[in-house]
Amino acid sequence: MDIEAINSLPYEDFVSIFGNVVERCPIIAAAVWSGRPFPSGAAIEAAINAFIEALPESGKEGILRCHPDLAGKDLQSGTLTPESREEQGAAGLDRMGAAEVSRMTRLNAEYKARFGFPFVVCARMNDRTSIVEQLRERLGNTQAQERARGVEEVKEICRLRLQSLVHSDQKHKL
Ligand SMILES: NC(=O)N[C@H]1NC(=O)NC1=O
Repeated sequence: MDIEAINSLPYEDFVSIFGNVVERCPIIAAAVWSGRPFPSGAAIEAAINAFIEALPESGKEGILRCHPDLAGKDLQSGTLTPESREEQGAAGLDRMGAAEVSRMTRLNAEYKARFGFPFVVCARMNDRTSIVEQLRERLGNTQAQERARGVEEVKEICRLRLQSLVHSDQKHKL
């Protein structure tokens, strides 16, 4: 979809198309619609990032809490959003053996117990080995560091999701 077509969308359609660029947070698409017309896809991304940054810390944690675990229950039961399903599949998380799944489940649970929100990483920029490594490493951080890091990962996930929705005639996709 090109930027002109996007700018002419009524908010219902905008939310239905962009409502999951931040996982299970359609309120973000509903909010940034007010900022139309967008000069480019990059401007949509900037508006989303500004919205996220303006949230109180509890709001940022709330966004993290809307994310499904990597290789978690939703993947096993087929209840992931299509975007998350594709990302987790791209990182090979749907092809793990039982031992690997249970190690991941244990680390995810440990992370959640320590920080109060789930471990979030951009799966498309990783594979299952690097995800487990980062999970281990990041468990050693403080809560504030992890809140900030998780939000940066959400922005990266969002950037890639937007890229597959916004096309333009210009050289740069976004
Ligand atoms: N927990 C977590 O990081 N989940 C997300 N990461 C990603 O790339 N897609 C997701 O759903």
